[in-house]
Amino acid sequence: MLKVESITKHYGSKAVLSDISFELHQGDVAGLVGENGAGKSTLLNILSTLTPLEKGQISYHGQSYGSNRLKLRKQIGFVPQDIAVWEEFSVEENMVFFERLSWGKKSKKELKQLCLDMHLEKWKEKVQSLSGGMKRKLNIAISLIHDPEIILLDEPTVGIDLKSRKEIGAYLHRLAKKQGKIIIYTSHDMEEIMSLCDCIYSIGGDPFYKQLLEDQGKTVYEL
Ligand SMILES: Nc1ncnc2c1ncn2[C@@H]1O[C@H](COP(=O)(O)OP(=O)(O)OP(=O)(O)O)[C@@H](O)[C@H]1O
Repeated sequence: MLKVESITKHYGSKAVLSDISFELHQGDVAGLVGENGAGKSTLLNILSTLTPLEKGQISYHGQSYGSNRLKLRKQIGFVPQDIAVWEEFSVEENMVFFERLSWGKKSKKELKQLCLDMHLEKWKEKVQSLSGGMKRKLNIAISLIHDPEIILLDEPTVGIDLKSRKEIGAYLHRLAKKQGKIIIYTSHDMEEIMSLCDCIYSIGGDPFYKQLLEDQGKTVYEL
């Protein structure tokens, strides 16, 4: 279980997150929605351990982020909003490079399969010649190399075509349900959020998203 208790984050004197608490269990796919600047990326950055905790507690299976930060980091896969891949390298070289840096070990065949699971077939092509959507697929594949138990995705499918988006969504959903991963997903695409997520959290206090999703019969929890 991932337990978040009363976390708060300020940038200067401005509170971006105020007293946020929620719990997620193995197999949960959670959607995080809110307007631009609501604090979605800030929350994911904290959950990824990249941004230190200012106040409050986060624990995974009872182990606190405070004292187990490096150990827990190995259980986390993070797809940041900005694409972070080597443009000069091919898809294959990127996958091999990140596999060497990662904690999990995968054969080239498994790495290639991971790309195919993301519907990225251009194994030998240089990243600089790929489209934006293809780079995003590579970004997602890289985040999954070490078989993380918690997968955090910050608007991962921007620019990805609808068919691939649906298939990647279905793949992530299967990962959660069959392997007990915890997935937290941000998107401005409410159809994607509704079809992929079991539970939806609205952040930032603006009632727009909550109302919109509740009108579609979804339950939305406010953070
Ligand atoms: N490093 C930083 N220094 C100062 N302010 C920051 C920093 N990072 C984010 N902020 C501010 O914190 C607030 C929340 O930003 P964040 O990126 O978490 O929002 P978001 O919900 O992910 O937005 P978007 O939907 O546009 O991606 C914004 O007002 C932003 O300007």
